[in-house]
Amino acid sequence: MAPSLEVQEEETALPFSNPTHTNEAPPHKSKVTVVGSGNWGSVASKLIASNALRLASFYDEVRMWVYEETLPSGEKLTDVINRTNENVKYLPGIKLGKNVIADPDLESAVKDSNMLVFVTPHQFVEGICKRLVGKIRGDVEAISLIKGMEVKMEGPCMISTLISQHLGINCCVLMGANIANEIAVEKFSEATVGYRGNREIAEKWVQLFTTPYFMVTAVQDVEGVELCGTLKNVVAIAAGFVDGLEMGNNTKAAIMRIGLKEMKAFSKMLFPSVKESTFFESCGVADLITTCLGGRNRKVAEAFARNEGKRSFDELEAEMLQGQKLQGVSTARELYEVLSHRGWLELFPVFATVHEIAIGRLPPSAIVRF
Ligand SMILES: NC(=O)c1ccc[n+]([C@@H]2O[C@H](COP(=O)([O-])OP(=O)(O)OC[C@H]3O[C@@H](n4cnc5c(N)ncnc54)[C@H](O)[C@@H]3O)[C@@H](O)[C@H]2O)c1
Ligand SMILES: O=P(O)(O)OC[C@H](O)CO
Repeated sequence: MAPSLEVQEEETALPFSNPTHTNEAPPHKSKVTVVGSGNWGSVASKLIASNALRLASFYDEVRMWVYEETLPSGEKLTDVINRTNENVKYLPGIKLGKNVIADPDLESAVKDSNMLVFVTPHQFVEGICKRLVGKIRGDVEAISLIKGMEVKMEGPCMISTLISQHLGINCCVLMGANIANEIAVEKFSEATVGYRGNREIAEKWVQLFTTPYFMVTAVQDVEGVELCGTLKNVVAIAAGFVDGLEMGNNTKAAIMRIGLKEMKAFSKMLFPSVKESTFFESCGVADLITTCLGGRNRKVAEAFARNEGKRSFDELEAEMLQGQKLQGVSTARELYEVLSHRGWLELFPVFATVHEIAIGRLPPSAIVRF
């Protein structure tokens, strides 16, 4: 029998039309606020700020909400960002664009905006949403760049759903092979917007983010895109263990392959609507590769394995990332909760083992005990 190719549910996503070629006056301008100002939040603000200046359909000014902190110099981070145009703590050495205005007051930062970009570590989103209830415009559209999920009594809840439910707004997602420090220095990369039905909204998000060095496409599969971004962080922890134990490239490739299969199986078991083709977009296999080669989750997991689990992830995170946050360890815990609750633990050996190693129940070498 001749070999057959797997049938795809839809064609590969295509970029929308190039926004630089539109000269028509827009019906009204959109105002953007970035909720978050960490490593990726700052780079996202830079991307958006360059397009807000260039495109007539957006106000020039981009607000960036900053979780305020005092620097060792005694100055407030927000004041330093507004004076130097640099996030000296989370993205030193990079100018954000003069039209980025840092604001430590969440309510004032979102007040006039109708496009909200959520980009904080996932553990803080629910608290932020609670503070935003009744404080945003009625016509707001949102997008989440956050890779993670929450586990509720009812089951797992994706971050875009959490935002939609708390604030009663539509929420797209943007995920991809996007190590922030590389995009900050304008090295080429791709990203995927996941949207739910309204293609016009997706097009607007694609316009807002696309630059010559950041190519964004859109697919109608919010859950697939978001689960790819969320689950790859757990596989990256496994890849870090392999690196820390110096197991070599073949072992790491095996962990990535099995991890990708678990990502796909889990996504489809949770949301049967998730599309096969999504795993071949930037948010899927490309993000898995870049994270397992150069991400923070991989790096800290490598150190954890080198120390034979004697130093905790919390301790290593604080020492190695200086305020930046890992998502993979808490996602592994959340995932483990879902897997145990549903009786799926044995179906997902990489996911389950990552959590058991992270909490010290198993040694790092258990990552290859199948
Ligand atoms: N950094 C990357 O390369 C990258 C790339 C793509 C996606 N992401 C995702 O983007 C999301 C945000 O990551 P990041 O890199 O911008 O952040 P980060 O890891 O740099 O996290 C630090 C941020 O958290 C803030 N913070 C600390 N305590 C807080 C609190 N109690 N409440 C609210 N905020 C608090 C800090 O002020 C800082 O802005 C994550 O889900 C991450 O997975 C990151
Ligand atoms: O540095 P990590 O491990 O949080 O990964 C960063 C991005 O998600 C890569 O796309």
